[in-house]
Amino acid sequence: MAGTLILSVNAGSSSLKISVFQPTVSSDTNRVEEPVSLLLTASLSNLSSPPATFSSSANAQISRAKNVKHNEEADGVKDHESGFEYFLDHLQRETTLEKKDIVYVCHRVVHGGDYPGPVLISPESYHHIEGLSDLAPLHNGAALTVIKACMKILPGSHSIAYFDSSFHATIPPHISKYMIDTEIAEQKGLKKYGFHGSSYQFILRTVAQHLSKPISQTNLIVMHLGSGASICAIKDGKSLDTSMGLTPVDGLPGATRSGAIDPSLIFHYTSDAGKISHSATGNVHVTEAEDILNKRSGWKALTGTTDFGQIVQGTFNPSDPLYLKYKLAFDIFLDRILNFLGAYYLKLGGSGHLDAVVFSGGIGERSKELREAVIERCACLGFKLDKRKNTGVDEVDGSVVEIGEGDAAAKVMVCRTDEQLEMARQCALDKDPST
Ligand SMILES: Nc1ncnc2c1ncn2[C@@H]1O[C@H](COP(=O)(O)OP(=O)(O)O)[C@@H](O)[C@H]1O
Ligand SMILES: CC(=O)OP(=O)(O)O
Ligand SMILES: [Mg+2]
Repeated sequence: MAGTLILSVNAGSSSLKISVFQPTVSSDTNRVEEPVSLLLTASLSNLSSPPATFSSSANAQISRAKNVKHNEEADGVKDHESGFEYFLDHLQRETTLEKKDIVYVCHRVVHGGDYPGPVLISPESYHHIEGLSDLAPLHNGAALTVIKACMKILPGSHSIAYFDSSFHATIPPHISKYMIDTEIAEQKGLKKYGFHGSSYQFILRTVAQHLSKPISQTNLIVMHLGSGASICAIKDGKSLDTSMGLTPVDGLPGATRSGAIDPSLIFHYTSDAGKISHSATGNVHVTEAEDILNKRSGWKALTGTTDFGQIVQGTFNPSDPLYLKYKLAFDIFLDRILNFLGAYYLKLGGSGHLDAVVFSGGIGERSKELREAVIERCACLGFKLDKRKNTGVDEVDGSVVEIGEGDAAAKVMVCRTDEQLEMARQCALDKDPST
């Protein structure tokens, strides 16, 4: 695959992250180095609360100007599709890379139903993903707009979908099934799918390597905390349980998502719950209930902002006029995280059966305050934070930073997740990704 470029596109609920990689040359059998090397990485943030911002960082060899880093307001970007076009313009203007050299485009698609692994985009797989859009209303539709744009703007490339849900195919039936009518559940595919799978795959591989353990013997509790937040219990290198369910709205609250609620709450919230929502766009036909729980809830509904960084600042500043609201949002998020940490600690067998508790995602990687609050409450399980290490995470390079104290049985870590790299690695390792 030498001489070709791999583009990895991660359409998150609030962001679009895109990286360009070059496959490294190696005889497949004795590969020692990474299968891909990074040329450029870019991110469009705040897509759910414009103005969007664009940042990028490129290798000096491919930059046209001396300036390899960019950080700017992204004029005219209002959604994932326009964000993708903005990125391609940037690529053409600022780098020596050529669109015609992009051979593979890896797309993060959140809901893949029962697809156990990646699929090449074809009319059939495109329609399958489209059919699942209502089950991931903030994600699948957005990813499809980027896939469509790729087919138009990069007609010589192969688009491949990597599903968040695939990683969780190992969850056993007594955990993935709901206690509802079996026939209806089977017919409609009503079960726990789980998401953030490429992120968990990256973290599992990277942490196992850091611990010098085989993946198949690695046991972790991983928190992916971003605009969408979930937790995963990994036993012997496989997903055992995760907090998201049939859709990404279950489990922890998110920027605009309620997280788990009493299912009947929605019927008391609005009597129009079952009607098709007017705010749904494109091919996604969500009901008023789904719209409320996915787009009009979460910490935005409590505080007015989708930025958890702002909430953290306000929580520790009693003179902030919104102090009480920020603190409530912070405390609810902490409480729901503890619900899952406690449960997963038990499910994995407790002390001696767990290698590490890992923080990741935009919030988990950046908020020392949230990490401290979580680990403080886990003292009864033997976890202890090294406050100096926790505060200094940003100054340490690399994917994994240990922040625990002493020789507690399980380590505490931050892992800088990279869903784009995970997809590109798999693409480069695949003998023929175009089939
Ligand atoms: N310093 C910070 N402290 C706490 N949260 C932060 C900080 N910086 C960014 N965030 C949060 O991280 C979120 C983005 O996380 P990310 O995982 O990239 O999101 P996405 O779900 O779109 O993939 C932002 O919405 C913001 O709430
Ligand atoms: C599944 C999910 O919620 O993804 P994200 O956090 O990227 O929005
Ligand atoms: Mg994300």
